[in-house]
Amino acid sequence: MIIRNAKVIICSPGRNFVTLKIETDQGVYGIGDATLNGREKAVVAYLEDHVVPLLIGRDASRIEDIWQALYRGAYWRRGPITMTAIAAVDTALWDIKAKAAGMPLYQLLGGASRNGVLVYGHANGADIAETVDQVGRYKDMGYRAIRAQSGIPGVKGAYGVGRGDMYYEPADAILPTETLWDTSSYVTFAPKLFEAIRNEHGDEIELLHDVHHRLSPIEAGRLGKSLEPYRLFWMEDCTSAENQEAFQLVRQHTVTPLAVGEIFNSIHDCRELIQNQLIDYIRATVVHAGGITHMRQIAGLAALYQVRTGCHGATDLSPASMGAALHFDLWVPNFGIQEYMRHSEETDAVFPHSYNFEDGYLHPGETPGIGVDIDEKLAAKYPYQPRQLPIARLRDGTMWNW
Ligand SMILES: O=C(O)C(=O)C[C@H](O)[C@H](O)CO
Ligand SMILES: [Mg+2]
Repeated sequence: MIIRNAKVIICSPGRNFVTLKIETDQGVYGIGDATLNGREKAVVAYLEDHVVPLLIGRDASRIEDIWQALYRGAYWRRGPITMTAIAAVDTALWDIKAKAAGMPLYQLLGGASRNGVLVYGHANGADIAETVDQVGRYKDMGYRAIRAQSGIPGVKGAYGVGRGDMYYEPADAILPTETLWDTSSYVTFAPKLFEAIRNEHGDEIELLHDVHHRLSPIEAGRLGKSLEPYRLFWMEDCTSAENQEAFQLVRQHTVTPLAVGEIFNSIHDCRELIQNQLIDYIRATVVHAGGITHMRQIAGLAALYQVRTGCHGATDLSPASMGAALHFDLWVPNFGIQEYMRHSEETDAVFPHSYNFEDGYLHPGETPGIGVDIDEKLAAKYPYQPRQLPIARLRDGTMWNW
């Protein structure tokens, strides 16, 4: 099966998505997500100028060889742009292989290890009362695991609090929106939020929380300790992870489980975290970490150290990403949980898909391939909108981690 054409489709049905479509001489095609929120056009250029010309004429069935050629052949290894581009090719090729075999992708990977994929949704509110209500709403929808984020008194634009009903879209302006960050206000507020949620909703529901890289290691240790009574499923990105050793300090001070990795793009970003058992969940995902091929390596390493997967799944990852992740999740032996932020109706219409939510679990469906398609005519009606992620500053104006 020879690759005859590969094209990059950019659309914005409510938000921007970049999709790679690879077509073969036998009429079978595959798609892969290539969206890198706020930096979309860099991946588009990488794909169109440097990757697509290398694909034409290659045997689409040689997924591993093509992965190695794109990784080693560039000489310049790793990084979000390169690895997102490789991921899009890899996902599209797995889609093709599974379609050609007449199987849903999870069957090709080794078959289902579970009946469904446990997912967590996002409950967020302007204050504690509203966030407690939103957790109730997600429970009513059938979710068994819920991430809770709340506005903090006196802190404008706290992370994770949306304006919409079901989802938040942080990339909201052509130039970055400025938000404020105040660590002292946050670390005293967060335990009160989780105390209120447990008081209202009891012990059974799984609760998650995202710190979004904002604390120092010792502050993160203290926060983890103060959240212990509320038994979080995980505390995510409690400190920035460029220095993997930093997590030793967090680990020494808390037994709150730790999740890291949505911005990782390679096994080398998490090797020490995993080998030293400094985290409990690895959040790398198909679209930003080199596709199914590389995610299998990451998960294999993690399995040796009892680290489980918890793939990123915000709305800036397209349904093509979600579909591929769900096949991976259904198969991967050391699965933990999958993030699931619902897409808008416009996005769902552009990307028809077979995955479905029931009783707190997602299933990728039985459609051959990744089970997600793109309606190109409809996509063309939603042109690209330049958008950037916000930035955060401390009260004195110092630039901080958003
Ligand atoms: O979903 C999460 O946990 C996030 O932290 C979402 C990120 O802010 C988002 O994907 C950035 O593009
Ligand atoms: Mg996160």
